[in-house]
Amino acid sequence: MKFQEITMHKVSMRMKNPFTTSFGTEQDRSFVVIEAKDELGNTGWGECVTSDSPLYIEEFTDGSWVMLEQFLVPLALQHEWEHPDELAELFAPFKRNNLAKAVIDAAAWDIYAKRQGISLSEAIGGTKKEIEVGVSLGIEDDMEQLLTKIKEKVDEGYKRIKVKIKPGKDVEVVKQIREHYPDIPLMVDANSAYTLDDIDLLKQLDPYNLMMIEQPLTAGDLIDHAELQKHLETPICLDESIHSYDDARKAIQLGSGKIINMKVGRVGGLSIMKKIHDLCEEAAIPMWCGGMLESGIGRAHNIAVTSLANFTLPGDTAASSRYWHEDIIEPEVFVHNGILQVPSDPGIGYNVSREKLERYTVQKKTFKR
Ligand SMILES: O=C(O)CCC(=O)C1=CC=C[C@@H](O)[C@@H]1C(=O)O
Ligand SMILES: [Mg+2]
Repeated sequence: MKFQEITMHKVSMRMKNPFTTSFGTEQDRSFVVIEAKDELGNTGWGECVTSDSPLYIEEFTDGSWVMLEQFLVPLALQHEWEHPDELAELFAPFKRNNLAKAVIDAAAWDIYAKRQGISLSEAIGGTKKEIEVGVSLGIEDDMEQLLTKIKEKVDEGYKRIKVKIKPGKDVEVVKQIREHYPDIPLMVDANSAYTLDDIDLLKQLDPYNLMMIEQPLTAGDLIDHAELQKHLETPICLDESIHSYDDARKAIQLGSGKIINMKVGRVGGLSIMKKIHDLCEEAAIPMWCGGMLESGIGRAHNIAVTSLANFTLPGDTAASSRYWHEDIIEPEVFVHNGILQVPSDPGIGYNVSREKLERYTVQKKTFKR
């Protein structure tokens, strides 16, 4: 198998609403879409899940464009491969840049599945035909506004509600949500906004029966997370801390958390995701698939990922309409009562709308073998 041609599209889309976390607010999203063709004319798609600024992670859209343009795409075009796992090995000498590596891996897996006439879910070993979906809500200035959004999402049937927290917008916010919704599956995500000095504060979340607290401390800090977990009843879920199989292995060994939020981009692709999945399954660490405010292309990959057996908790893969006035795939991703059907068509199982992709593309470059 080989890539015959790879086109990089820099796509720029505006979300319906701004999304605020402890590290900032985002509404306009630019990201790189990879369109790869094999020697038989099959097309594989991937979405590089960067943001415009390196706030969640060190990678950012223009940086990843350069990484792809100068290193990863030319290298991928030089090689032949039997299985997409080989791309992770090919890219391994380059340090980090996982989001950029993962987008080529994503397109390779899509092609690999299409060549066999099977869905991406089946190709990566997924077994579920439908998946449960949760929704992630940003920080709001106004509590009433947050409660209104929660009501809307609960009424739509989403299977869990995640709210972002930061210092000053934490215990009181959770308390008020619980006053209105004592029983909904609820979790919080701090995006690294706290330190071990906040143990007493974070302990105040324990009475509220949260499913988990996501990434309370700094990304690299597995040791401090392990210390914090000893003091908390609420399970810690790791997001920004997990960039590799070894990170997951060490986190499990140290007891840095009890749950892992898998973002395929963050770990460098589906091949590495699968290894971490199997490790977590063996260690009885439940997982769920995190979102990166993706367009439908990245969302389609996340749906396939969530179909793996150890993704036992609802993920962030909400409907296209939660983010976009119009998505770039057809059909868009629909969620009914918090449930999403895993597509059975070959590859990612959604069509990329050429017309819409062109409309949102601001830069484009094609490489041939
Ligand atoms: O709905 C989604 O796609 C998930 C949104 C979300 O929570 C996140 C998106 C991007 C970066 C982070 O803020 C983040 C997260 O930490 O999980
Ligand atoms: Mg997170």
